[in-house]
Amino acid sequence: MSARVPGSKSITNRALLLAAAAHGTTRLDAPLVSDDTVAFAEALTALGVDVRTGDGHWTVTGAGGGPRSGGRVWCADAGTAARFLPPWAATGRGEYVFEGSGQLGARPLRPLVDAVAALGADVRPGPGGGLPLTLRASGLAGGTVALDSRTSSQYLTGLLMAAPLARAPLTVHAHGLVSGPYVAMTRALMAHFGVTVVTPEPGVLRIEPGRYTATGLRVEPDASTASYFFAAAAVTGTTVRVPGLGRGSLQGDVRFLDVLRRTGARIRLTDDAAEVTGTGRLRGGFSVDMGEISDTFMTLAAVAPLADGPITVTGIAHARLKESDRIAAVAGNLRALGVRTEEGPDRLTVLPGPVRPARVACHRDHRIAMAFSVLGLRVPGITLDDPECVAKTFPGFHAELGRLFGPRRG
Ligand SMILES: O=C(O)C1=C[C@@H](OP(=O)(O)O)[C@@H](O)[C@H](O)C1
Ligand SMILES: C=C(OP(=O)(O)O)C(=O)O
Repeated sequence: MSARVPGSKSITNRALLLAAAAHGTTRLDAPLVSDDTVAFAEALTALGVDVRTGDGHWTVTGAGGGPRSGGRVWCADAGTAARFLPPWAATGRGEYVFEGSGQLGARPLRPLVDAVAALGADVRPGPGGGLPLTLRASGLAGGTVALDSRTSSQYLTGLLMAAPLARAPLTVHAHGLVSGPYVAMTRALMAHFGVTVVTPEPGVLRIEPGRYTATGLRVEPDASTASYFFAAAAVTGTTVRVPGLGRGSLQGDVRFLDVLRRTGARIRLTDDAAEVTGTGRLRGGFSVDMGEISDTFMTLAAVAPLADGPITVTGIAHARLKESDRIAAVAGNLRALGVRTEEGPDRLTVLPGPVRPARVACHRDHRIAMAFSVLGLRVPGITLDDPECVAKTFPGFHAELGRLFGPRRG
C-alpha cells in the first residue's frame, strides 16, 4: 500500500522564511498545508510578504532582506514560527509583537531572546520568559554569541537563517545541541537559497553577510508523519510505501526506519521511496537513544506494549518541552491502557503486556493522537479525547489511516 503523506512541516516553514528573505519569487511545490504552515504563511503576510497559496504549490515574493515596517504576528501553536520569525524580524526595521496560543507561550524561548538581544535588538519576552514577545528592530549587528541549545535546536535554526542579513559576520557557539539533524536540514536549505554556513570547530557556526536568491523547491513528504504509517505496517503485518521519501532525505526522522528494523520489520530505502513490511509482531528487549529524532519516540512507545520484551527510549528530556510533556503524556496514557512503564527525566521504558481499551488524553498534541491511533489498529476500543488536534501537521490523518487500514473500531 502506498501512503499519501503530506509535505514536511520543517522544510515548508524553513523554505517560507528563506523565500521571504530572498530576492525574487520562489515556488514551493507540494508544501504542507496544515495549522503550523498556514500560521507561518499568514505570519509572513502580516509582515508584508507576498505569499500566494495555489493548489499544490505556493509562491513567495521575498523582501530581499528583513521585514521593513513592523507588525503583529500570531504564531498559533507553531514552535517553528516562534523561534524562526523573531530573529528574522530583528534584521529588519520597526516594532513587532509575536503572540501565540497558551500552549506555545509555555514553551521555552529565553535562550533565543538572550541571543537576539545580545546581537542588538530590543526584545521583551512575556512574564514567563517566552511569548508574547515585543521586539524593536534596527538591524542585526553580527558578532559572536553563545546559544544554550539544550532545550531546542530551533533557536539555532532561527539565528542561522537570519545571520546572512546581519551587518557583520555572525559566529554562534551552540552549547548542548539537541535535535541535531534539524540544523543539518537548515544548512542544506540555506545552501539551496545560496548561503553557506561554515563550522570552524564542532559546535561553532559562522555565516558571512550575504543574500538569499529565490529558487524552486519540491517539499518531501514529512518523515515524522510517515513514522505512523511505517509503525502501522509493522504492527499489522502489512507493507506500506511512502513515495518521495528516499535515501537523500533532508529529514533526520527517516532514521526512525532504523529503529523499526530493530523491532523485526523489513525496511527498504531507495533513492525515491521508503517501504516497511511488518510481521505483525514486534521484537523488544532493546534500548534506543532517540534524542536526535525525538518527534518519533511516541510512535515507538505507543506500540511498544505489543512487543515481546521491554523497550527503553533514552535521550528525550527535551520532548517534555513540546506541545505537551511528551514523556509524561505517553506514560500516563499507557498506564490508563493498563500498560506498565518506567519513567525517568530523559527516558521511558515500556513493558510488554495486554492493552485494555481506554480514552487517550491527547493534551492538544497531534503526535499523541497519531501515535495512539496506530495502537488503535490492534486494540479495539481505544478512543481519542481530541482527534482533531492532528490538524497541527496533518488534518487528513484519520482519513488516510482509515483508507489504508479500514475505519478505526474505537
Ligand atoms: O526545526 C524544526 O523544524 C523542528 C525541530 C525539532 O524541535 P527541537 O529542536 O525543539 O527538538 C522538532 O521537534 C520540531 O517538530 C521541528
Ligand atoms: C515539536 C513539534 O512542533 P514545533 O514545530 O511546534 O516545535 C512537533 O511537530 O512535534
